[in-house]
Amino acid sequence: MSETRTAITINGIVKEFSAGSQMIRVLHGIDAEIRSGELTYLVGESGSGKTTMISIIAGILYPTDGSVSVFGQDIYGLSDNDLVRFRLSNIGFIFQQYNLIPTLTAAENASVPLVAAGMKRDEAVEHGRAMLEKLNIADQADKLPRQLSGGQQQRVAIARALVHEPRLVVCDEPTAALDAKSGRRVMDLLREVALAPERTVIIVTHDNRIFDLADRILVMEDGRITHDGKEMPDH
Ligand SMILES: Nc1ncnc2c1ncn2[C@@H]1O[C@H](COP(=O)(O)OP(=O)(O)OP(=O)(O)O)[C@@H](O)[C@H]1O
Repeated sequence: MSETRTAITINGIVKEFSAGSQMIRVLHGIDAEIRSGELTYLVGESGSGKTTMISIIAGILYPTDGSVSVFGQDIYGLSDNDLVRFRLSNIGFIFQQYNLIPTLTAAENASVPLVAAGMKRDEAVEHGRAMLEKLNIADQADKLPRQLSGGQQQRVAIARALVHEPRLVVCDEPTAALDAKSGRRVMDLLREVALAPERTVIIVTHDNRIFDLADRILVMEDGRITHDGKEMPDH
């Protein structure tokens, strides 16, 4: 086990959404610390608040109350522009939907974060290609998303999330569309990234085929964390 240290501190996070004239409270004052160098899972039933929680951790959804510190930076204390810059250089996302750009090839899609950060296009695409190779789909590099299967598109999305070597990688159901073998391969790669001492990986998943790979499992129920341990709770 590599060295771990606190990477993210979550304090009193409350999230409410408006539904007509009512406010619905989806997160009820969550406190947690997430460490780098280990793979943290966030699991729980549909509607328990997992996607809302990781969106707040990743700086893409403002909380109603509370604070999130990522690598010592109070992210919701930043101006909008600074928060975008912080996300671009520190955070990689893997969403349930792949959100690939339909007119770009797989290698070009994988290189988007590097181009956004100012790297020359050709160089960025070469890095994108190398990441696709690690995910075993180098042979698909010049295809458009619509020419790829769902599982292949997911691997392109994963390559895009990892290509700029972000310190925080946030994944929402990364293996849902993959067969068992591809799912393992993706998880092995994420685990390799997570176990670098300075990296942090948080995965939202229902996939019990991969529970054994977690270093830490946080269980959410109705907008609260109800379990925090190495294993899933006994039923
Ligand atoms: N933009 C929104 N407006 C209103 N309610 C929302 C919004 N986003 C989420 N919710 C509600 O918040 C609750 C938690 O949703 P969330 O997507 O975080 O759950 P989840 O645990 O990720 O579920 P799943 O596993 O199905 O993705 C749900 O009741 C959902 O309907």
